[in-house]
Amino acid sequence: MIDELTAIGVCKSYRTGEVETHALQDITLSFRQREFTAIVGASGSGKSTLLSLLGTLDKPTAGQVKIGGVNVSTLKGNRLADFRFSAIGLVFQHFHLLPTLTSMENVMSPFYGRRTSVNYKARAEELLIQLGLADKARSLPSQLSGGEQQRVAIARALINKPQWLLADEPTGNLDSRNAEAFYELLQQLKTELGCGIIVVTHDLHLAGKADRTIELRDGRVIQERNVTTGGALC
Ligand SMILES: Nc1ncnc2c1ncn2[C@@H]1O[C@H](COP(=O)(O)OP(=O)(O)OP(=O)(O)O)[C@@H](O)[C@H]1O
Repeated sequence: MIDELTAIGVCKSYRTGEVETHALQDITLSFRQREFTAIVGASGSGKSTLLSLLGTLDKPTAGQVKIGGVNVSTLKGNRLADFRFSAIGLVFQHFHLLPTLTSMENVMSPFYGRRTSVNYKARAEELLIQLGLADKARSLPSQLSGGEQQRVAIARALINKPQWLLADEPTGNLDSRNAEAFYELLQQLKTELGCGIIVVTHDLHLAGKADRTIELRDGRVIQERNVTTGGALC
């Protein structure tokens, strides 16, 4: 069970020519299953950088990201890809659906090229039904609304039943009705699948629905608020 996600003393710096940017500085955080965390902060504060490290898409310059006790920075190549596939679902602001694949194919695509005994076609059908997209299974992304594309992206992220769902600005391209539907979906996923949800957002309404908010400024955690206890923790 990959039930704990932790960042321990995580730093991330980028070097562009002579300029070094310290995007994250000494971040220590722990995330739990069945918890919806929103990461907030001004533009450039390090939110997306943190999410990409937690999602194993990038490696810290210093410190560790551990998932279920595994230091994911030590994983490479196929082992890293397999670990990510088994543990993490990712949703991006622009969804990144493959334009020539139908909704059904996009949802199944993480399994393409993998040997598996999982009946992923049945699971994709189930997810599309669950997300209200049964009648859009054969549509291409260009034939879908923004909210529908987002739900396809979520179904794709959930196809392998990840313990962690990570989303970067998921409501950035949605109208208020679809954004509202998205909040409800997150609550449902948390309760029914028991996954931990971590969302980077500028959307204060979405952040207000989270169990916990973490605010970054200049690459550091400046405030952590747990809604269930109501307290500002640091
Ligand atoms: N690949 C990169 N190369 C160089 N600098 C980068 C790179 N990615 C991010 N940065 C810098 O790191 C800092 C943090 O960026 P990041 O994208 O994490 O911020 P953010 O809080 O997600 O911002 P936004 O809300 O605008 O998306 C910024 O100063 C940014 O310019």
